Amino acid sequence: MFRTPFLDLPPMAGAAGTVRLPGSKSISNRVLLLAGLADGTTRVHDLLASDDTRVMLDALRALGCGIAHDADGTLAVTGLGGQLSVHEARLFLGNAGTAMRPLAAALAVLATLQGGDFELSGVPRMHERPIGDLVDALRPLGCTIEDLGTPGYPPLRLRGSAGDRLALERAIRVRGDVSSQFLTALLLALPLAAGERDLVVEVDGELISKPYVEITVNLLARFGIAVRRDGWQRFTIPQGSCYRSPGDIHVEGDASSASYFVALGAIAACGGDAVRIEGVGSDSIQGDIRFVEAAQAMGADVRTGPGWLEVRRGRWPLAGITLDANHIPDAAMTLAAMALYAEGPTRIEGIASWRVKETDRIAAMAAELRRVGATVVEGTDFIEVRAPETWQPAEIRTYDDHRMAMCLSLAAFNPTVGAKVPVRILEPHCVAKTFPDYFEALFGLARAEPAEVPVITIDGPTASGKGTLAAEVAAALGYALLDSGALYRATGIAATWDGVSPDDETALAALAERLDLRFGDGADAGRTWLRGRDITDELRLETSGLMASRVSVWPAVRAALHALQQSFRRAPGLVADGRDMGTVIFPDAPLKVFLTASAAQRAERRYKQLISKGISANIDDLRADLEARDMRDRSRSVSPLKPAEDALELDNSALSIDDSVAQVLDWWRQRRPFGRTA
Ligand SMILES: Nc1ncnc2c1ncn2[C@@H]1O[C@H](COP(=O)(O)OP(=O)(O)OP(=O)(O)O)[C@@H](O)[C@H]1O
Ligand SMILES: Nc1ccn([C@@H]2O[C@H](COP(=O)(O)O)[C@@H](O)[C@H]2O)c(=O)n1
Repeated sequence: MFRTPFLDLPPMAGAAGTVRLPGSKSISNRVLLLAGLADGTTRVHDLLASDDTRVMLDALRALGCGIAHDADGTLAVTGLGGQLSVHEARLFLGNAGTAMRPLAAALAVLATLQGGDFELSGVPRMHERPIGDLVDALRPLGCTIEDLGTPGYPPLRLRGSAGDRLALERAIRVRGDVSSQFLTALLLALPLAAGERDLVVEVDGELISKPYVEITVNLLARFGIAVRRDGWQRFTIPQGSCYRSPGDIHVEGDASSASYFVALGAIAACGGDAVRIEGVGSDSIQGDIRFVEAAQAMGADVRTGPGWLEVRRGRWPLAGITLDANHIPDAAMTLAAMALYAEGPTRIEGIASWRVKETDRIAAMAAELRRVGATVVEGTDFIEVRAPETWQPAEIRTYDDHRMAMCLSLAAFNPTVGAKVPVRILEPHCVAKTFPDYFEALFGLARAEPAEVPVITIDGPTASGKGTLAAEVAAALGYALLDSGALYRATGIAATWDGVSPDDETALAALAERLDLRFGDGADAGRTWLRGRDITDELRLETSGLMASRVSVWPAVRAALHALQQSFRRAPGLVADGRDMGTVIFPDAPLKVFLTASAAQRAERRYKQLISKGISANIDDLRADLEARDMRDRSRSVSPLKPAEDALELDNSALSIDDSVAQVLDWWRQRRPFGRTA
């Protein structure tokens, strides 16, 4: 996941390949609650790992449920069997409506029947998201629910004494026209109280987001509760209902998350390419799968089967549509982003619920689409979007709303309509709510012209701090890192292993050509393997540096490593350090830094670096070695060490690492078209 304060998406022209979706948030949190209330252990496969499921898991753990992660990634939840074992808890539920609403209902019922005292709270935005309709349905049953803040909104306190009774003789009434989650919460919780009679829930007003209620009814059936449904106004939980664990349960991929990749295929998979989406398909129980119909109406060419979708560009440009999106409120946001590529206006109606989601999504979407140049009209329950006439490089606010970030990322595909502007997504980590690796997945499919992918080059003499600076700058921007010296060092190590002379240019070039080198990522970040052998420590030895300096003088070796170095240029961007990054490998880099420091400083830094690793060293020898290495690097015939003509020189002899990083990031900011926010 990108944890940077902002993420710059380069203009991207195409997309192709396969994405495996994370589990559905709606299914994951319903399954977790049902497993937590059921008797026995439920093994949950393909559960979504995200902020919203994390808070639900934390809550279940605090309530005494057993939670165990199996080695194969499966989660085993041992439920309470409908009996509270913990009677007091304070539960923090972040911004997860799918945790707050059903837990409020379940704990209100349990506290009343079995005694308890529970406080439910969340982030400030959660405290602005209504829950009054659910509270109003529960209070007449005898549940004691205190508003701890603004009446009708979390935080809430739920209390009861063991033996209190619930008034269940009459139908339980709940409003259905603000959020379907209130009905879902009641349906999930009320089987706890259905021992002696059928329980009837009646919906006041027109129920919105019906497909989400369908998921609820479907999953209740998997846990042994056969809810009878009369239309969408009346639901009956049969007498004697009790949650029975299905043993194993699989969470299908998130259909709302699929919408970004359906849109991506429709916008950018052309010329025989396709975007294949795995984890959700024609057999989905999620309502948002019907987003596919809306995307098709706009022009997407979609094929589907059980557990998969395949999307290509069909009609182009896309066609604007008018749609009542009440049935797909979350995925409908993606239509607003598709509208950037449509002929004529796209009007999405029936979306009043957007106003009470993670943020006011109508206002947020209108504001951010306007930033890229779209014309937007908004009303209380609709939004109308027209594609930009002129695209603007935009800095997109995300309002701590994962869907804002994912939808607006699609604006970076503007080269498909002849523009070429980057898009900056602020606070990109908000995608952690449902799709922590969304941007990695997007970059895995997206294609950008190499020239559009920004590169920052950092060249300079030995031990000037290039590697340190490059790594910090890359981390701050979320860019990839190329330590080009490592390629020459690895070539030198391979030569030593194979007994190849550092003077045998042809044999060295052949080694460099088929260098079997792997750089670790994730938990293995910072480790390097050559021919499957871990050379992380060997790579940093001074002997490896000297060997690299000898093999790197050969033109054939440099030529053999040229394409490999260029292949590191991938979205969202690259920071490359070495000797000829700015002069030879990335001559079009938009920012080139030439980093220097006095020889005395460099020798002292290298000395301290080696000593801190427990390697003994002599400072005078080190200085002599690095000066010899610099001399060889500066005087070789090909790609000598020298500043590019357009490089900015930075002498960091008297600067701290942080100062150097700040200077480079400041230069970078000045070259970006976004202003100075980040
Ligand atoms: N501005 C700085 N101030 C103080 N120490 C620094 C500074 N920059 C880097 N260093 C330290 O100097 C040492 C050498 O830095 P680094 O390994 O990044 O240099 P390099 O130029 O990449 O070397 P090489 O050319 O051998 O790969 C490290 O221990 C690093 O922490
Ligand atoms: N672009 C580059 C990078 C490195 N070299 C040579 O490799 C030696 C080791 O490099 P480090 O940055 O890892 O110290 C270096 O002394 C150069 O001779 C190169 O030629 N071009």
